[in-house]
Amino acid sequence: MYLYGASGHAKVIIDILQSTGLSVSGLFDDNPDLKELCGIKVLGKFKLGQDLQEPLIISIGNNRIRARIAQQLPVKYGQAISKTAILSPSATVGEGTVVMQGAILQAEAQVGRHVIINTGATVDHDCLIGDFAHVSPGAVLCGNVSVGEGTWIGAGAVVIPGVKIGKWCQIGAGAVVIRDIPDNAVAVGNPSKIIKYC
Ligand SMILES: CC(=O)SCCNC(=O)CCNC(=O)[C@H](O)C(C)(C)COP(=O)(O)OP(=O)(O)OC[C@H]1O[C@@H](n2cnc3c(N)ncnc32)[C@H](O)[C@@H]1OP(=O)(O)O
Repeated sequence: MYLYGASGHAKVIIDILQSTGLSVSGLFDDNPDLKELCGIKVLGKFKLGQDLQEPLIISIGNNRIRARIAQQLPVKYGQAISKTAILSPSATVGEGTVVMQGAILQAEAQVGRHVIINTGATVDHDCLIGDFAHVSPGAVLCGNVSVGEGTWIGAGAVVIPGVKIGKWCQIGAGAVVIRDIPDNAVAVGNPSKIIKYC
């Protein structure tokens, strides 16, 4: 596996891949000063058209940057799923997606491409998680929640059953979301209120 982005997020992905017996052959990063991360060689900037022998994961936490890179790079994408995550046999996970330690995906949860399901997050039955979303550590999505493309759910947020959150939203850490949220909204607090649009 190759990674794109020598970030803190990449460190966690390296741990997940190595603990599942997969090796990381190298990291691409635009910063010419970076030479290695967690003992993995930094290979420099990814060149368009470069032929990769192994799949790639974009190891960048920012959803918009991850989306932009994925749209530019027609390569084969891998997944990193921690062996301590619990996935229902009926849950689905798209390419490029990372499911971190202690995360839970319940029955018929559908997780899109290049998503981050972070440490200890729970995604309950029938949830739909759009491409490029991020469910931060400890967030709880109850049953039948839908999260739009590129939306960021903050750490420890709770979304009650059936709520629909639009595209490219930001839900604050610790928020309790009890009503649908429109595209591009930033919502915080308990019960969550929209404070602005991004
Ligand atoms: C492994 C990892 O680390 S994964 C990363 C996990 N990271 C997170 O969960 C962080 C989630 N991010 C947040 O909660 C952020 O505060 C955001 C995205 C909601 C808002 O960020 P910004 O747009 O920079 O908002 P800003 O800091 O200017 O705050 C705007 C207002 O909202 C309030 N606010 C911001 N975040 C929250 C929150 N989580 N809960 C309650 N109020 C909040 C601020 O106090 C401020 O109020 P004021 O105008 O009355 O002073």
